[in-house]
Amino acid sequence: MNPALLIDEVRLTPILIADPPLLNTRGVHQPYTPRLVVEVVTRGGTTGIGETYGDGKYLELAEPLAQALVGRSVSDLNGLFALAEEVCGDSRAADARVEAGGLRGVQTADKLRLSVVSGFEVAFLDALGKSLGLPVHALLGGKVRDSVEYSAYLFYRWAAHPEGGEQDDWGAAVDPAGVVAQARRFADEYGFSSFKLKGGVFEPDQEIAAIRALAEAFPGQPLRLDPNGAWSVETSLYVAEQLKDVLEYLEDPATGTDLMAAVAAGTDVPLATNMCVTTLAEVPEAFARGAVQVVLSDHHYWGGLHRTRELAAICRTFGVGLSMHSNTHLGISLAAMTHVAATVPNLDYACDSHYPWQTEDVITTRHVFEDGRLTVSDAPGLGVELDRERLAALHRRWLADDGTMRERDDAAAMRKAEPEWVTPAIPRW
Ligand SMILES: O=C([O-])C(=O)C[C@H](O)[C@@H](O)C(=O)[O-]
Ligand SMILES: [Mg+2]
Repeated sequence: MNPALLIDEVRLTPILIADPPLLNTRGVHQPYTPRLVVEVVTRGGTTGIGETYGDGKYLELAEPLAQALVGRSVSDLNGLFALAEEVCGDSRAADARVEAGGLRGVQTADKLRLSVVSGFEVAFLDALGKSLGLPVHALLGGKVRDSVEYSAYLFYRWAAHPEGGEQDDWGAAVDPAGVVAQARRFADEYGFSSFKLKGGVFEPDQEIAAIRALAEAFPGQPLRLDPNGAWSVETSLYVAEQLKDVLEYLEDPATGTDLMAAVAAGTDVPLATNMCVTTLAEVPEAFARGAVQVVLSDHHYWGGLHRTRELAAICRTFGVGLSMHSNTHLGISLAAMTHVAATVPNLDYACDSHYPWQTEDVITTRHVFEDGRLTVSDAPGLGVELDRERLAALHRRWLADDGTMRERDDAAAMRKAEPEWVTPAIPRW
């Protein structure tokens, strides 16, 4: 064992980052959203960084894990997962506490824990790569492409949050013309040539009109629509029929394997998911029933970069496509996403990323998309550096918060504009 790789210290820094008023079927994003930055310092003096969700339930699990890691090696990735099972509590006991649903599918205790461990796994890989002088993609077996393609992530949105927050200059997008204008700016400034619209916000016919307007403005370019499971089978089939000539895939039109299988049986439009299949336990039934044709990986809740590659192998085996999901994230995670995406031969689709919506970051040099792509870094580790002043400022914002922003709650944010709002029952349409 190389003593330089042993962990001397683990630092956890919860932060609040600005988030625009992006709409989804459950409500609207809050002005600030929590993230957790993980730093792992080795005896050799190297610091590895990672990033994951920052709500209280993740912090609760991250703290004991951080303490237990001192003296472990950053090369011991399998040990990290085993240790997390030991110190993050009894999974089955915790399962009773966790709710189902949300925008990212079921929420089991295992998935919560994997979401936490992913931030540590990335920090381990960053530290290991820096110590060995190797980029993270080399630690995953090596890149199979030099750049990774991303898709423009279009949202219906308001110009500003009702309760204030940081301002941006995107303006409102609440109709087809607004969506096309947003897409045009994504294409001009970032070079994206594939587009995903977050749906489930307006009546399905309005969202069909928005996709039609996009198809007219960007002929032949890949388009996706994702209502986060808000539709019935009937509505899903209606939308699929209306848009079958222009959709690359329809993402989670309905909720759960039964309904997704029923939709898949009635249309040739491929169905993608980051809600129906988000754990290994959900794979066998969904694949056997043909409920999904594309799975969206996400190294956060699938449990890190190595496990993302395991998911890719499973998809490859069953002839199911692979794409990548994104939740509000910063440049550390985007670096990790790009490294792992670069190593997966069957990542057949442009990856999602919220990054253009995030005006704040904790890295010294922001990622720059060119022609909708990010170049894969060959620098040691992730290839990004922590900006400690920014990190400290965003942590001060977290400390100053009275607790309202520390837990993501899109329905609570919506109530600032519509006091009677409750999370809509599914199916909404
Ligand atoms: O289904 C998806 O693609 C997501 O869950 C991505 C994000 O969480 C998105 O829906 C959001 O942030 O509103
Ligand atoms: Mg989705």
